[in-house]
Amino acid sequence: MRVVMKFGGTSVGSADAIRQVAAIVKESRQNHEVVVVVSAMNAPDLRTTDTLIAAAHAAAQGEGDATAHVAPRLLDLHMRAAAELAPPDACAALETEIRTMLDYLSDLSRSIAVLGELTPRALDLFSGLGERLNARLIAAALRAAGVPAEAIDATELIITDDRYGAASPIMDETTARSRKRLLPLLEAGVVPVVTGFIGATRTGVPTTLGRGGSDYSCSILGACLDANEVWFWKEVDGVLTANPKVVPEARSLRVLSYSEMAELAYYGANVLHPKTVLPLVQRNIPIRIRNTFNPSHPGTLIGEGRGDRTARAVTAIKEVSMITVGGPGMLGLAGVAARIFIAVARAKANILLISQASSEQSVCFAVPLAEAPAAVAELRKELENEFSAHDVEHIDVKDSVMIIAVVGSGMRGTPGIAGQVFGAMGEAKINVIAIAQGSTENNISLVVSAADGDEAVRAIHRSFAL
Ligand SMILES: Nc1ncnc2c1ncn2[C@@H]1O[C@H](COP(=O)(O)OP(=O)(O)O)[C@@H](O)[C@H]1O
Ligand SMILES: N[C@@H](CC(=O)OP(=O)(O)O)C(=O)O
Repeated sequence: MRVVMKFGGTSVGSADAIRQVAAIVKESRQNHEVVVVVSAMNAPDLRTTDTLIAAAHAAAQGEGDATAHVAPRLLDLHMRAAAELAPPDACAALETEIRTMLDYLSDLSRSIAVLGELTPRALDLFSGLGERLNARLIAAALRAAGVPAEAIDATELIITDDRYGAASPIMDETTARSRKRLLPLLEAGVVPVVTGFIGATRTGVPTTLGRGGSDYSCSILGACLDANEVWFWKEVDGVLTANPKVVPEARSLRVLSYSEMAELAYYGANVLHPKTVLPLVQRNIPIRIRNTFNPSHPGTLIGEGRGDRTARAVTAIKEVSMITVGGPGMLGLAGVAARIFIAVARAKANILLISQASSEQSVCFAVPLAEAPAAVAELRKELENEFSAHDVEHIDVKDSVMIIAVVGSGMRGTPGIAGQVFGAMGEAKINVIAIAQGSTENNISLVVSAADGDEAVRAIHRSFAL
């Protein structure tokens, strides 16, 4: 069986963790063809991607060489791990490669400081470096563990559009490139260790797929290589009924349907990047989510099918703003909803949830907190005439709210779910600001104040005995 497997930043955050990764790959390889996708190292005291992004912004603020403090720490992080995992000659070769890449970053940092401007294109060069460093380290660790392995930058494989920071793959070209480059390696018994998170445009300019995008890289490659299964190795025992950091008693779900996973990911269960499911569902490739640090646990299997319980899991999106547009003249004002949403789209704000009162006197919707100011500015411009005519009287913004979603495909057609959610909120004395049900009826989502968010998740988890 061919398996494309991804190890996230925490799963490769230290020499011990990487030793564990090498053991998993070595064992998997006995029965399967394996392609490995890796994220940047996420050590407890050094989160590589965050650090690189902060350095890029510091450069734009005019700090001559913003990598001066960062580069030695990154070199040290990777070389300390390497020293524990690989022989001295391999470490020396790795150090030369890492130094070259960090020198390039330092040159780039100086150029950004001179220009005083950080373009999304330059930011992608910075933010994607951690994966490049780490793929080389992991490949060296695998070789030292007796597994033939080769580090490969996904800029060679994943061809994307030029939406820097949130690029999308061009699947036919990516398929051709990745098959041409990776299949001969698999045939030769070599494990390709591919950088997650990054790709490149047709003309070879590096891009990134969005924060947390290594999951997506893995599913893109899984689809392109016709993998039999795609595995995601995490620090948790699969997908749990809630974020264990909020609900410590959350339990692991043995199976989930693609649509349940897609909804959970969309509604903030950051166990998987929201775009991950799509390339795989189209080809019906099963997904497993497993624990790097507890590999004997079966984890979660995601595939076709319908859940048999009503609600499966509860999740939350933080840092959300709720925008309400209202006024007496909105009743029957033709096309106003369309104009509202087109204005929000112009502001490039992503609408997470919509709720409209049946009286049509107001429309409210939720967008990410950071995107709210631009959305409101566009709305004010769009509705200028309606404001003058007093058809629209207010655009209210409520910051510091959270969206809570209850997800489960068995909820479809099951009466009383919304009542149970409201009951749980009432019992916990939590005020519900808005409620919406997805058209798939796979979820019910509600908006509560951020201060109540974690308690709302716990109350729903208790109420549905998840
Ligand atoms: N419903 C959920 N099930 C499992 N993990 C969840 C859920 N919601 C949020 N999480 C969080 O997602 C994280 C996923 O694991 P992690 O190893 O950090 O992923 P990666 O490093 O690949 O991004 C966990 O730390 C966990 O706290
Ligand atoms: N390193 C990138 C990509 C990624 O997916 O990382 P992780 O697998 O650790 O979430 C980020 O932090 O966004």
